[in-house]
Amino acid sequence: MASSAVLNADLRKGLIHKEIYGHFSEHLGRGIYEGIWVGEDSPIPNTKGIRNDVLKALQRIKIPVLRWPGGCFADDYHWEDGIGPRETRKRMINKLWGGAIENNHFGTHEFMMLCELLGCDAYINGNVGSGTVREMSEWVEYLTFGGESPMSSMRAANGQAEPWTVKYWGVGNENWGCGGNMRPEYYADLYRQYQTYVRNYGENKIHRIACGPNGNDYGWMEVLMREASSFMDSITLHYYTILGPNWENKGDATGFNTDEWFTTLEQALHMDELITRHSAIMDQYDPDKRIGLIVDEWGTWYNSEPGSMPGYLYQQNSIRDALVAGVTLNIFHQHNDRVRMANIAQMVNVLQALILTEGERMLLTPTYHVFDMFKVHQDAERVEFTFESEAYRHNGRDIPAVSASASVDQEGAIHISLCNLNHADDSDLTIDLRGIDERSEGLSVSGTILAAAEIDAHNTFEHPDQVVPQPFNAFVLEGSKLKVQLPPMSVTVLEIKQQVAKV
Ligand SMILES: O=[N+]([O-])c1ccc(O[C@@H]2O[C@@H](CO)[C@H](O)[C@H]2O)cc1
Repeated sequence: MASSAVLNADLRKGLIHKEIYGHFSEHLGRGIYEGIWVGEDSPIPNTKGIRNDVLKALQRIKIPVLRWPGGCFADDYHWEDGIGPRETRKRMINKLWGGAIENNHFGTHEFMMLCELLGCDAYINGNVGSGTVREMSEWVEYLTFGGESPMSSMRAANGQAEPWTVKYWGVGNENWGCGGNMRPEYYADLYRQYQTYVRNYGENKIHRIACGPNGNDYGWMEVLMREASSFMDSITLHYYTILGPNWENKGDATGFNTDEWFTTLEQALHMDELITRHSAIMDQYDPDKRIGLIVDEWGTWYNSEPGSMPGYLYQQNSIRDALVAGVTLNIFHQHNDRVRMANIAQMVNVLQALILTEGERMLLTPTYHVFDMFKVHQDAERVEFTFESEAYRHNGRDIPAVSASASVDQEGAIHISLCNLNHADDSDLTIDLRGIDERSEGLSVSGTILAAAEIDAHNTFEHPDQVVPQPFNAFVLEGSKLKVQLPPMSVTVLEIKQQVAKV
């Protein structure tokens, strides 16, 4: 069976916030240390301590925003431990993640420098679970106050006279779990209190973010919206794609079977229901959709790689992860009226990473390539794309075979992102192109595809180019009908350019 779709290029559905392409990097395993920060004295080429290969790869995908320092680590972090001369900073144990030595060499100044080098906005997650109101208030002052004060003087003494711009501030992380095991009523009150002291200084206007629910905890969302919605700009949602209810055995990142392939994608598609239902609760308290939903932790979570430290959450990344990324980003696009930001967990060496490193070597994962291919959607306008996908049937269960979304960028180029989830079969799709600029003389279509022959195809340090994007040309344009043949297990982005006649 084939699928047919209609693209209405003149039916605009609002901005796809570029922040949906956001990232998250925690003091966890080799995410920051080794993965990003190697220090100025490292033999690995670096810019002021940040490794150049990783920096260059991240610059290419135009990261809009980066969340730091956690995660669970955020509610264990005391920012003053990470400022001042590095050699005098506290050495401690990262009790949350594998008992690693935390020397605090990557702190506030290093994070803000990383954001500057990446050209992205900073999203700092403050400590509610084990921190104080004063501590959070002083961190904001240290970062953003331009006048004379104890905090701004300390910042200047540490080498930064000018205040930084900090756009996003999280008031605690997972406070229903690692961030204090709180009840929603209690956290809602703490949120109201802490956010009062997250002040705007000068031109710096902070987007205040409340800790939202875990997965399908609709009760948490209800209470937070009821008790605190007028004090927040956004609220978070965390949802990881795992193989089943069992966190003890989450399946492996490679070497899995077709059942695991199917179940993983089925679980990834669940994001759509979560956003729909949480957004419906938000609508009751915020019908104008002033408050954003920020999915600031999402991605696959498998068993750690054999031989790696279990608490470091290091996992390989295959074409299956590329499909999870493509499907999830398409879902975020479809909900662009509510989803204001999303941050994949995590950027380097942790969970569904875009980049893996080993000593001086680096590789780009299939997930990285999806972010590279999809970056054309950043700050583009979503356009209506309606279709009914054929079913992908496996062991008596059904999911849609194809996931899709479309947008038009500021130059008028249309981009359609298409995922074929089926591990075995092609999917034929006919797209009826409507609403294209009437002055167009013709259309030019081009495409890029990420595909593989094996369900767990992945890149290794020895073979880093096993799964890389290729030009795609399995399509024909017949009048206004674009016929596309999507290979199994593939992520494709089509670009349609309209050649407007010169007057
Ligand atoms: O259900 N679990 O076992 C579980 C365990 C930890 C957990 O923490 C979240 O995931 C961690 C890794 O990204 C972040 O630090 C934290 O916010 C989220 C879920």
